[in-house]
Amino acid sequence: MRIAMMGAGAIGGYIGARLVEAGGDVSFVARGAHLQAMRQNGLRIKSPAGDLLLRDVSASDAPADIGPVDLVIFAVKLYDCEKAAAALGPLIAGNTRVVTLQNGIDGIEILRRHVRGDKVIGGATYLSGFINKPGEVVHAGGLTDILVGGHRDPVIHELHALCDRAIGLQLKSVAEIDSVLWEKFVTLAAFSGATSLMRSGIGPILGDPEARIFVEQLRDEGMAVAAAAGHPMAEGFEDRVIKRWTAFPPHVKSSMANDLERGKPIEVVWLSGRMHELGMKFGLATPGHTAVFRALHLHAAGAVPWR
Ligand SMILES: NC(=O)C1=CN([C@@H]2O[C@H](COP(=O)(O)OP(=O)(O)OC[C@H]3O[C@@H](n4cnc5c(N)ncnc54)[C@H](OP(=O)(O)O)[C@@H]3O)[C@@H](O)[C@H]2O)C=CC1
Ligand SMILES: CC(C)(CO)C(=O)C(=O)O
Repeated sequence: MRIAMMGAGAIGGYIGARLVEAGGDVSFVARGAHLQAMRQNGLRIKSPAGDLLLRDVSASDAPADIGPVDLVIFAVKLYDCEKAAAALGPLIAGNTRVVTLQNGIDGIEILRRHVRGDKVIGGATYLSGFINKPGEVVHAGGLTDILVGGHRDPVIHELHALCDRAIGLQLKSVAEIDSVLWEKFVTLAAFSGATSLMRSGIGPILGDPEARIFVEQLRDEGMAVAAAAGHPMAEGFEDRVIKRWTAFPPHVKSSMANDLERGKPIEVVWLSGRMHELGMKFGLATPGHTAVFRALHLHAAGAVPWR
């Protein structure tokens, strides 16, 4: 099976590297300094599950250099989604599947504007990481779950077999992905809103009585929005979220907080911003998410200088 990772960052770089390590035929679509470093020195992974250096990486910024594949794993930030989706053409053949592991609830719809609908499969991952410097991806540790739709799809079946041979990739395919995506959306919007606004890992937030009230408020607002949208959280969700958050090492913060720290654009419009927008639509007050959205909106396109 030929696989292309669209985006070789925290998620695409990490998962792709683990798949190569397991014997997979993986090419990376990357760009800029990260691509240059990958070509010169390889792709380096730092991970509590074991470091890895892939010296000879198949990587290009032109999907046509890679050509048609069986599977595209789509892992670019939501602000890059439309452009990256529009560039997928050369990777797509008759039976190609495109699995998006993006956060939020918008990725599938954006992809379907560019790729035939039945080829697009939703997914979510609780892996955590960031690009530390060009050519180097850090996996922060904690959860390793990757949940994807396409339960009976032969391409997903093959991906499953490859992940089973790989280190630290717990892939599970489900018949119904929407509830998985909404659960991740509610979980992550609270985690990203709190860790970004408070500039802290999740451990200290849960340990501080006032900070904890705020992250739980974000979670509860998300639950109300999801229920109004027709995607109520399943029984036991509140406890499951706390378990997930405490499964990360305490210093771990969201990908949005990592981007904020590095002065990069952030996904706030699709996370707390989307909660705020849906709250308005359904007549639900979301004071926590609205505050996160409005406060961080200033930095949505990248850092604003202090002076
Ligand atoms: N990081 C995490 O812990 C998690 C992230 N996610 C989600 O996964 C998605 C991907 O996030 P993440 O892996 O962190 O993102 P990263 O920013 O780490 O990596 C994305 C990479 O894709 C590159 N890229 C964007 N557009 C293109 C393009 N058209 N051609 C080639 N390369 C391109 C970016 O380049 P450049 O560097 O130049 O911008 C970047 O190197 C997001 O939706 C995120 O919310 C989900 C779970 C956890
Ligand atoms: C929190 C995490 C790592 C998984 O829940 C995530 O999705 C993110 O940081 O974007």
